[in-house]
Amino acid sequence: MSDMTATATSTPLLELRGVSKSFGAVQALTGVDFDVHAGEVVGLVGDNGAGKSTLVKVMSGIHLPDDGAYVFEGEERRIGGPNDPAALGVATVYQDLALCDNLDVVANLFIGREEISRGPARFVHELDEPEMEKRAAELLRTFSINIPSLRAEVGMMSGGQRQSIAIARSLVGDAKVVLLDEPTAALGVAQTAQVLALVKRLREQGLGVVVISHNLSDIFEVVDRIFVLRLGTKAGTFAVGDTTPEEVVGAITGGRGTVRTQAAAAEAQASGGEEAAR
Ligand SMILES: Nc1ncnc2c1ncn2[C@@H]1O[C@H](COP(=O)(O)OP(=O)(O)OP(=O)(O)O)[C@@H](O)[C@H]1O
Repeated sequence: MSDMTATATSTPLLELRGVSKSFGAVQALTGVDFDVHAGEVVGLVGDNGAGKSTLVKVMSGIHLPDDGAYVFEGEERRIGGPNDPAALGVATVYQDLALCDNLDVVANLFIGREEISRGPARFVHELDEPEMEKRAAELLRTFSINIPSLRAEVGMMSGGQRQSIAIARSLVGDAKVVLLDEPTAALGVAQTAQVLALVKRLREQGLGVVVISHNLSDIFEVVDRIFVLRLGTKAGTFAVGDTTPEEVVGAITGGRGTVRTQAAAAEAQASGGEEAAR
């Protein structure tokens, strides 16, 4: 791990301290400490119901924790809803993408934050299409996102291109931290590679990235550090260079052997040892 020293010594971009959250009788998170640094990709893994989505929703301000602190760039912040993390530069890309299929790439990138230019009459405001198109092109160039045409409808595009556009949209507002919920779910091999390459470019640009994934091979390919949640508590954090899929699966299951990840299954198949993945 090349940047673990920097990670260990620098102030995290985003830090949660002692976060707890319950839904009625369900204790989804209990005293969770989490952090992500600039230029770092953290993989958030855990069994179904472990609390991953809840933790990400605390980071994005959708869920307000019952207890704990939200610290951004070393300062504790008051979070009252999703606008507060967004204003700090914490952007979320959800699994369902929420793109508008009948709109083109530029329109999708700027939805809800259209550039306005003053028209000739004092009170006439127009969408500044040339400016949006220019910024869209710059953004896609910066992150090497290949889209056939900025004016093509996104409904016509591949899953990988759509996911890339959804990620690019989160970057329009000067994001510092990007939260990705299962960015490669439902993608084929080539499209997954395209999205993982984009995640690496986010890191190169100095963003902090949090990726939820059930796919350990994707996680091992792209992240610097793996954060394991089990039953709403932190079960461990592992530098990818210093751990193995077996160790991570062990942390996910707590040795109970109930999780069978794709990576572990593939590895077990390759070695002929079915039990290794259990
Ligand atoms: N809005 C909610 N209302 C009630 N219970 C909830 C709510 N959101 C999550 N939970 C519960 O909190 C626990 C953690 O759920 P969460 O969705 O965070 O897990 P997860 O690790 O993301 O799971 P998965 O991998 O299945 O998506 C679960 O027991 C879940 O049923």
